[in-house]
Amino acid sequence: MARIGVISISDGRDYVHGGIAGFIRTAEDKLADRLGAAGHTVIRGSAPVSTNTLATSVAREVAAVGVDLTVLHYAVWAFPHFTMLAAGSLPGPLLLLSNVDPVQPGMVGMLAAGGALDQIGREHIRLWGDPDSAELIIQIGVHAKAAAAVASLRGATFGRIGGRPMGMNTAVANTDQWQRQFGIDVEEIDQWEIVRRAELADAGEKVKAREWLEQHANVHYDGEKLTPALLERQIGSYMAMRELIDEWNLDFTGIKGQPELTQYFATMDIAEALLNDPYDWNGPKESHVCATEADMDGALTMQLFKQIAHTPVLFADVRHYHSDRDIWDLCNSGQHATWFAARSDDPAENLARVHLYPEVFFFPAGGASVHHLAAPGEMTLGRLTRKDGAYRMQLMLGSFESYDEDTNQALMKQSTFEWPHAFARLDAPAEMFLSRFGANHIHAIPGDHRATVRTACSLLGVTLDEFTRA
Ligand SMILES: C[C@H](O)[C@@H](O)[C@@H](O)C(=O)CO
Repeated sequence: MARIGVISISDGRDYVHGGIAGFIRTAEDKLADRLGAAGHTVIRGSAPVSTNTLATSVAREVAAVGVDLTVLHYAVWAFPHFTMLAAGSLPGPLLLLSNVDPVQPGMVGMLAAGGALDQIGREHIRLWGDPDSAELIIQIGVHAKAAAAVASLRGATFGRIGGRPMGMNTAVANTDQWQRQFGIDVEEIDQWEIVRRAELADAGEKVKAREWLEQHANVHYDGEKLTPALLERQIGSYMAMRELIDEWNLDFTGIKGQPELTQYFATMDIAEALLNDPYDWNGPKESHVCATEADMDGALTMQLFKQIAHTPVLFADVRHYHSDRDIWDLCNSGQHATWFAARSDDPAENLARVHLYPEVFFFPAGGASVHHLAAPGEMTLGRLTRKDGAYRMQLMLGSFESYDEDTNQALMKQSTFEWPHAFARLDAPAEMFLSRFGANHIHAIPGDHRATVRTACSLLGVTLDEFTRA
């Protein structure tokens, strides 16, 4: 949940303010209470703003505590220049909220303040209604969560391990554009660091991890492309990534993988799956977004989605369209977090559905591919893509499906069985999707988060390109 500042704006005539201060206080108490009950941390202004000096000082106090979103609250007619002064000391996003109450002209106060902000080009959003309305509190929460997600990107570092894979232009973004639009720095690290560190990684930990995988997942050794030694090399790659993340303070990462590592070392499938998972053999941990093929826009989408949903994020190729069923096979070498198999907090429950198969012919270096089928449920799917240099969020609702065992197996066998799969029904006709979607990779989080994603995009200056059958 988010940190929300609440500052009530009042009338500048002292005799009027004196007469309505109690009314403002009661309305603000109710708002703060309902936001707190919804799980947000509420930082209230130390006083209602009834003078120009209070406008600045109260706003500075709230900003100094650190909030994701500030609600400027209009329960009464409020002098608009107080809003302008307060806004000048509030660097973050603003939400203007008025009551709709015939007794006191709060709505008029909001319209006058909003108009003044419009005149100077200060972005803000406006909501109105009674804090007893659950819908209103949800809407404020959507804006606050989006603001928190956007704020978390600013100042973050993306670790790019290796460069453009296999000529994939959609995996490469402009670092100046990232810095300007999202406030993200890109640290370039050579893949050699994975090789070097994987070999040096603690041998005892590698054995412990291998035995954990052997105990909880289904490991299909073949003595050639998948051996205990190769699995340990993949585990060592995960340990190398963890070291790099710690040493370089990386918030999210991408690994090129193909072709160098997949031909001459091992695939990064285990590393990428475990990084994205909320656990490893040592217990629970934070899920770390790591995109295969060093896909920068993929990783950026995933990082934004993670900060909105607070779950692992799916990364997948849009691999096949089963036109007879109108479902898509979202499938990618090893990348899917094993969490998606059952979406359980208990790793054993997810891993019981995971099969580690010897890598397929694309990847001569071998290692395990991380096969499973994503559990069913409603999903938000999308990706930040660029059209003529400008970012757009291609966004849609969908659901993952699964069928009886024979059908699942038969469908997965039509593409690359050994890789992880998700059968997705998209709220988009196939013709629309194939003619418009701007990449080979797509990303997904459980639930319908489109409202928050839309708001985050508006804060980021990213246009929306929504797909729907409606
Ligand atoms: C077959 C290739 O090696 C795969 O990596 C390819 O299917 C992709 O994942 C492209 O995103």
